[in-house]
Parts: sequence; C-alpha cells; structure tokens
Amino acid sequence: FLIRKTLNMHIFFSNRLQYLQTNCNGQWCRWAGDWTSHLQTQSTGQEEEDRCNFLFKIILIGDSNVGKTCVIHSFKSGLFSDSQHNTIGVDFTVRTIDIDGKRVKMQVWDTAGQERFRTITQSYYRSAHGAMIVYDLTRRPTFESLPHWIQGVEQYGAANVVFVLIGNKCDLEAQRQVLFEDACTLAEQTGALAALETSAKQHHNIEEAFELMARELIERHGGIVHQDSQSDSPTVFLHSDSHPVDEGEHLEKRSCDC
Ligand SMILES: Nc1nc2c(ncn2[C@@H]2O[C@H](COP(=O)(O)OP(=O)(O)OP(=O)(O)O)[C@@H](O)[C@H]2O)c(=O)[nH]1
Repeated sequence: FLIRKTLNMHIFFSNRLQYLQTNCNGQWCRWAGDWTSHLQTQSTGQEEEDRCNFLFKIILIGDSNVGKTCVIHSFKSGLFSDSQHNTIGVDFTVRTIDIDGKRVKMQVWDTAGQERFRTITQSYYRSAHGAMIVYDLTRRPTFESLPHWIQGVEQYGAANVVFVLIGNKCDLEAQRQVLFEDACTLAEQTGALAALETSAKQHHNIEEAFELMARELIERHGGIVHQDSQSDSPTVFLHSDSHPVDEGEHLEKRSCDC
C-alpha cells in the first residue's frame, strides 16, 4: 500500500487508501479531494443541545501520559492545560457535532492509562462503538504497547468496534521517536480504520479524528435515518447503553435523552 508522507500530512486511511491532508494548524483538510472539513461547532442552548440524530460512544485508551485527557479537552473546549492529573478510573464528556446536517452526539470516555485501573477500564470497552488508541510519538514504548491495547479491544470490546491509532504530541517534532510510516503499517496490519497524528496542545487534527470516527460509524450503521413522527427532522438513535451492532442492525429510535 501507498504511504505518501508530506510534512503536513498526518492521517492515513488504512482501508481506503485515501488521505486526509491538513495543514499544521488544521485550517483545511481534504479527503480524496471530495470534501472539505470545518466542523461546525454546535450548541445554541439546552433545547438544541438535547436534539440529535446519532449517539456514539467513543473510548480513549493507551498508556499513561500519552495525552488522552488533553485530546478530549481539546475536542470538548479547544483548550489545553500543561498540568493534567492522571485519570482515576474513567470519566466522560459529551459534545455534539454536525455531520452533513445531522447532529451526532459523541459521548467520549476517558480511561486511566495506569495498569492498576485496567480491570475497571476494560469493563467499559464492551459498550463502545469506537476506540481511539493513543500513543505518545515522543515515547517509543507507548507505541510498542499498541498491540497490547488492540488485543484488549478485540478481547473485551464488541466484535465490530471501529478503532483508530492516534499518535499524539506531534507538536514535539524534534523529540519524535515514532515514524508516521510505522503507525501506518501497524494500522494496516491490525485493521485499524486509520492512523492519525494529533496535537492536543495545538488542537491539530483533533476535530478531524472525531469527525472521521463519526462518519465511519454513521456509514457502518447504514446511515439509516428514520423519520421522527414528532418532528420534521429525521432522528435515529443508538441507545446510550447500546452495544455496537452489525451493520443496519438494532438501530433504535427514541426520544433524545442521551
Ligand atoms: N506537548 C504536548 N504535550 C501534551 C499533549 N497532550 C498532552 N500533553 C501533556 O502530556 C501529559 C499527559 O497528558 P494527559 O492528558 O494527562 O495524559 P493521559 O493519557 O490522559 O494520562 P492518564 O490519565 O494517566 O492515562 C500532560 O503533561 C500534558 O500536558 C500534546 O499534544 N503536546
């Protein structure tokens, strides 16, 4: 397979041989030339916030201090803080994004990377629709433990969970210990949807990572949109306590209390 590496290219799609290109500030991106991504930021009040077309649970896993919490904060608020406490157990945050006019609620679960929380965190894998497996590209050992994390997803997660590999801290280029090509190779070998490099600090590729996941999940769930009898807008849900399902299976419609 092709790996085209440019300075600004940090995302590789292992299955589709398509490339999302983005400049270093994440100002633009192009996916096989057919869409331009600028996630619209949402939430214009509680009522608006409560209405959504899809709900997906995404779990972030990976070694301690790779930047999972910072990635999530960056996604939620665009902010970065140098001083982060280690996550204890699990935590979650929610943000609704707009994908082609559909409101997609992303329930994002942050997990502790420390070994002592492993039993607790693994119990959350099962209900995740997508997993972001994060390593720190300035620390090679965090990349080398990815197969172990992937194995955990395969063992404890649902059969069809979508996962991506995320090399965080790409703002620290001078300290890089993992080549992007190595991540691409691993992504292809393990069936990951994509390999991406992000910087939570510079908010680089953060939106793109979550949008990529959302688009894939919508596609895998058939992109089926049922008409909600209560409103003009089409609404479809995965239960907030749902498990990932085979394509087109068990999509549930309900009022939005996600
Ligand atoms: N330079 C740089 N530092 C980062 C980035 N993301 C996170 N960090 C720093 O890396 C350290 C660890 O970040 P966390 O988000 O707490 O890491 P974590 O993976 O959630 O750690 P656990 O909660 O122990 O699993 C913190 O000091 C952050 O400031 C980044 O993109 N660039």
